[in-house]
Amino acid sequence: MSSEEVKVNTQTPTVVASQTDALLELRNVTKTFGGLTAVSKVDLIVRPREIVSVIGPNGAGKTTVFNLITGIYEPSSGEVLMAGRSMVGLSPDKIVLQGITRTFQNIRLFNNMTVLENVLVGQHTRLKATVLGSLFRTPRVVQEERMARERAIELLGFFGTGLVARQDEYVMNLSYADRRRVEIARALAADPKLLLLDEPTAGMNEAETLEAVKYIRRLRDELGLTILLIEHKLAVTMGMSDHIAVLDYGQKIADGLPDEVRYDERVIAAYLGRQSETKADDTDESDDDAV
Ligand SMILES: Nc1ncnc2c1ncn2[C@@H]1O[C@H](COP(=O)(O)OP(=O)(O)OP(=O)(O)O)[C@@H](O)[C@H]1O
Repeated sequence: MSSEEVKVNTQTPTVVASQTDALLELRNVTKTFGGLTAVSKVDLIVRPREIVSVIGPNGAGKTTVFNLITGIYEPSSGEVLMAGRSMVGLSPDKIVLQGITRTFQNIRLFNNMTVLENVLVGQHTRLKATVLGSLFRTPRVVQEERMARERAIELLGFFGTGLVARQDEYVMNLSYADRRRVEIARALAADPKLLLLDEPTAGMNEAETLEAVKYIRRLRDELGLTILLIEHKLAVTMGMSDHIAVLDYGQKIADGLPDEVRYDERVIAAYLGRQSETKADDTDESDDDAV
C-alpha cells in the first residue's frame, strides 16, 4: 500500500444541515488512490448509541472508511459529518476532539511502556498543562496528573480487576486479549462519543471473543457510547449489530438489520465470489469470512 499525503488544516468545523438524527454521517464519500477507487459514493448513518458494523471481503474498503472518518485520509469527494458538523479537512487530533477515537487492526500500543502509561497517553488531548507548568511541576500540574492517573485506573477497571492489578506491567507482557482491552481503555481516555473498533476480536479464541462481545455491548449500555466496528467474524457481527453495512469493491452493496444482510443475495454473492477468487489464488490462509 502506498501512503498518501495527509492534508491537515486547523479550521473549525462548519455546520452542515443534517436531515437525520445521525451522530456520524458519511454522505456520498469517495476515495481514490491514483486510478484505484477504494471507496465509492458511500453513504452511512450511525445514530447515537447504536452498534454498527462495516463488513466486506478483503480489500473492500473498510479500513479506508475508518481512515476517512478519523482524518488519516481526506475524501476525494463527499462529506463526513459528526453531529451535523463537517469534519473534512480536520487533522486526526482535531477529530479526536470532536469525540471520535479508534483502535487498530494491528494493536498499536507502546510495548515498552506500562499498562497505565499507555492509557495516560490517551488523555493527552484533554490535559491543559503548559510546558513551563510541567517543568516546574506547579500544583495545578500535580493535581492534573493525579486526576489523570485516577481516571486511567477507572478506565482499566471497566474490564474488571485484572488490568488494574497489572497497571505497572509492561504491555508486552500481557496476553493478546488484554492488550486489546488496554487499547480500548486508551481510546476511552480521550472521552469519545463514537468509538471505532477495527477488528476488535482478531486473534482471540472463542472464549475471549465472547468476552469481547460482552464488553463491547457494555461500552454502549453502561458508558452510552456509539460504536462502529469492522469485524471479520460474521457470527460476532450478526449477534451484536443494530445494523450492518456491507462493502464490496468500495461500494456499499447492502445496509440493514443482521437478518436482512445475512440473506441478501448481493452479499452472499460478494463473499462467495471472493472465496472462489481466494481459492483460485490459493494465497490467503486467514479467511474466516463466511456467511
Ligand atoms: N494508501 C493507499 N494507497 C493505495 N491503495 C490503497 C491505500 N489504502 C488502501 N488502498 C487500496 O484500497 C482498497 C481497499 O483497501 P482497504 O484496506 O480499505 O480494504 P479492507 O476492506 O479494509 O481490507 P482488509 O479486510 O483486507 O483489511 C484496496 O485495494 C487497497 O489496496
